[in-house]
Amino acid sequence: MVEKYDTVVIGAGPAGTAAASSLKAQGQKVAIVEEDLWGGTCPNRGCDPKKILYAAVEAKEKADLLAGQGLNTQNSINWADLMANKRDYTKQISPGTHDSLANNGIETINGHAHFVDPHTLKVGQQTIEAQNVIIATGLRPRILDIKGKEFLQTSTDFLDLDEMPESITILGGGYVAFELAGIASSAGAKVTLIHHNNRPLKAFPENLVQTLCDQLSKNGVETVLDKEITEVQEDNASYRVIGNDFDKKTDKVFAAVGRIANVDQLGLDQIGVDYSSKGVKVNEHLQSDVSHIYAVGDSAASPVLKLTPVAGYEANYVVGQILGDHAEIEYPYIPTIIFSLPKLAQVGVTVNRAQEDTERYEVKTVPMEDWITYKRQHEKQPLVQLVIDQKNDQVVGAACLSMEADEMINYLTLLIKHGYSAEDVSQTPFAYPTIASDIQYLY
Ligand SMILES: Cc1cc2nc3c(=O)[nH]c(=O)nc-3n(C[C@H](O)[C@H](O)[C@H](O)COP(=O)(O)OP(=O)(O)OC[C@H]3O[C@@H](n4cnc5c(N)ncnc54)[C@H](O)[C@@H]3O)c2cc1C
Ligand SMILES: NC(=O)c1ccc[n+]([C@@H]2O[C@H](COP(=O)([O-])OP(=O)(O)OC[C@H]3O[C@@H](n4cnc5c(N)ncnc54)[C@H](O)[C@@H]3O)[C@@H](O)[C@H]2O)c1
Repeated sequence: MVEKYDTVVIGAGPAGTAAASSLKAQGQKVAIVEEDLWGGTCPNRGCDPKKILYAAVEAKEKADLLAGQGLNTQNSINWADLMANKRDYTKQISPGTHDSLANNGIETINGHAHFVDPHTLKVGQQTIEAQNVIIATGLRPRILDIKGKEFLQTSTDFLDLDEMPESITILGGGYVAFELAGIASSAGAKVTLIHHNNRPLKAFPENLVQTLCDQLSKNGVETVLDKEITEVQEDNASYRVIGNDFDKKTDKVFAAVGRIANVDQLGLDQIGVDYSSKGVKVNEHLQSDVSHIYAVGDSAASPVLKLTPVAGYEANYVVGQILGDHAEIEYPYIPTIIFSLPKLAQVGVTVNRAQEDTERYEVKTVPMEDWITYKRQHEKQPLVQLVIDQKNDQVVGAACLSMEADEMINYLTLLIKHGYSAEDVSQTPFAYPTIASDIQYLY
């Protein structure tokens, strides 16, 4: 028998679960299909497990800065314990997510979904029909097409390593590369990060990225720029990473060279839905070429960062569309953080953009080393860059590099979103001395 639904959601990550839950709460008959772990990338093999490992790393690094300043420190990361702690957390995610969806009356289907026609999907032997379909199938790591690619591991492998090797090599220079480099180096590995051109983290301000690389080098991370790797060879129990004028022995090699959309196995060609490795092509309503088929989160080729809060935002937007709203999607300013050592964050109009339009924007660089927050933590080279719109003297963007950049960027996001002026900020008392009260020094 073919079961009929108002909406079928493909993929149970942050985007898919948010959409399914909201539609169900609005009275729709909803099914959600998941082929792997319920909850998707973020809680199983992304943000959350990464942040559990990072919690120990952050505590160690902050304690190390206070060595000889009143804190006796003999800290080191116990990787086995830390991994057990992470696995304790992640093991309950998939069953917990599944049960919570099912308990809310959403039909949960295990397996790989693909279209047989625009309203019909197959999952194994099961056929289901839907008035609307939401594609929320996420991304998977891109594997470099080089000789020896079978020896490359991914962020998923890293976040589940039984042991931290003595040395690791990371190919790439984006979010994943810099986050893994921070964690591995703090856990005692000698890290080599190899980027194919001279501009890793190219969406972030160049001087902050350079300072981040300098800080990481103190932790044993060597950043190699402008080096194309062409081969990985097995060498006893380890590997050789080989490129032009480059040959390095290492215990493990991770590829962190971007992610590609899980949309190539959905049967989209047969139903006339265009897609690329960036995801399903969508319009300003997040509709694909077939109007009742939407794409949200990482698997939508929408012009925004691929992050968990964006997945939730797009899911809620599409719920509104299915229930009868017609407005085009408008994205708010989206803060983003690289949890490296230290953290690098930005929001709003970027410094890169401001430097292309110096008539309109001014970039103000503020070293924070002498502020009480960083004095008490003995943190070196904390920096903020503010982007100021010279038309109205408003702060419209910011980038921060420090161990407190995560908190600071969220405060700045609120102030920028609501257009706070220097006067507004100076007249708002914040508890002192905190990261929030530091904002008053910035405005
Ligand atoms: C290492 C790492 C760290 C990250 N850290 C952060 C962070 O700190 N902060 C942040 O905001 N973002 C972070 N992200 C990004 C974040 O994880 C994603 O933006 C988020 O998970 C996207 O949610 P989604 O629902 O669109 O996709 P996903 O979470 O990827 O979920 C998609 C789901 O669809 C399933 N699926 C795919 N194809 C099919 C099919 N045909 N049939 C059935 N099911 C299918 C998949 O198995 C998966 O479960 C990180 C990502 C990685 C890899
Ligand atoms: N903290 C967070 O929010 C967080 C953390 C991890 C991942 N993510 C999400 O996951 C996405 C994927 O992360 P990612 O780091 O894999 O991709 P990315 O797109 O951020 O970075 C990939 C990097 O690899 C480089 N690269 C490409 N080919 C290469 C090669 N042959 N050799 C060396 N370097 C090469 C690119 O120039 C780029 O700098 C992110 O864009 C982000 O959306 C977010």
